[in-house]
Amino acid sequence: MTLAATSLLSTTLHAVRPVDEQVRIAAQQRQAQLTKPEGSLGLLEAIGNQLAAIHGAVPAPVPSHGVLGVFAADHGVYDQGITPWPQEVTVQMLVNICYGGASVNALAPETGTQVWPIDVGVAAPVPDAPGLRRMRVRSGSDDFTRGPAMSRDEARTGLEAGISVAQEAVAGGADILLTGEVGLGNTTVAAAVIAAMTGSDPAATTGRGAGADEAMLARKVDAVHRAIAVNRPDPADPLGVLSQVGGLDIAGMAGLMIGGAAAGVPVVLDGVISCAAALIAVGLAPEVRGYLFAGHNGREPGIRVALDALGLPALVDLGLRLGEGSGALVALPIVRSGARILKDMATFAEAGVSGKSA
Ligand SMILES: Cc1cc2ncn([C@H]3O[C@H](COP(=O)(O)O)[C@@H](O)[C@H]3O)c2cc1C
Ligand SMILES: O=C(O)c1cccnc1
Repeated sequence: MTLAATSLLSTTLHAVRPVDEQVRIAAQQRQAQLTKPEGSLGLLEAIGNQLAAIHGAVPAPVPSHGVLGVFAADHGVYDQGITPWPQEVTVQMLVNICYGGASVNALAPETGTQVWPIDVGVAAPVPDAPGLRRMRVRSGSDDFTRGPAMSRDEARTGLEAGISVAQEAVAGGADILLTGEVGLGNTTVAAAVIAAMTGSDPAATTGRGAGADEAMLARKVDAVHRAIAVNRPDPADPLGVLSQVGGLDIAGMAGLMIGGAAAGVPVVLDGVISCAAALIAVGLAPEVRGYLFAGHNGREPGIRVALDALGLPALVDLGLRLGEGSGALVALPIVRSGARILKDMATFAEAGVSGKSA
């Protein structure tokens, strides 16, 4: 990989420390002393142990200041007829989020999470709106069925936009970050990134997104095949994959993950577009994986393919197929529950509860 030695991306990638495996073992040992049969709280125990390994101490504090970064971008592959919605919905939904009318605005108060809407690569002008962050790298990407979606430099700048958002959030007190996006056509882009990074068949990574019918699904799969045939992405070069068959929403989310990990802060993933971004982030710095929680498994088949490759269990499965960060937001209380178990339960000795007799 050729990155300027002093770029924000390269310094942040180098700053990511592996989570502390000794602390994870100490957390496991504490779980065994708490007043429950060992392992009886399943994934909640693993979550608490993971948070402790991230934090570097047992127990970890309960994450209570969340920031959801919603990265908005448009995609040149839109022209291939791969979504039933007009492209202007990207701007309209971004503005809707700014004014508080989207799914994420309805869900965020449940955990007191802040929603940060970010234009990282929308095609059309975006009117002024409350809370909008303007970080546009370029106005939409190129059609990746004809050549690369963007240059490597633009992909790096998109990653750095996400890193900056993570840094600003953490400096403002965020102790957990969540990923989200809007961008019409981005389930096709995610399918291409997941196919490129995992070597999977595009038919296994491509889904119906925001409502494709059978014929449109076939066009999506065909577009992903052509993207890979034309660009020949190399999974050993994640920045190359991102620039060839990715998008700026994915770049921003991958940057948020890298920036969060470098700051020692956990990151909760949303749906298929977040999962594609996670493959890029972990491809660039494998240690990032230890900071990630897979919020949910939803309807898009690429989620399962990506999470299997990452080795991350999904926390919930509610049959969601929306994105924006909706799945990350509904998973956050579960992450917090895992932290509370390790922090707040009494041990057998403290509570005077007898241990196992056989
Ligand atoms: C009204 C509306 C709100 C959305 N919020 C998120 N998405 C989701 O659907 C889009 C991706 O699906 P596809 O690849 O099929 O275009 C993205 O904007 C994603 O965030 C929405 C889509 C629509 C139509
Ligand atoms: O899984 C997702 O995140 C998703 C599904 C459909 C449309 N947009 C996003």
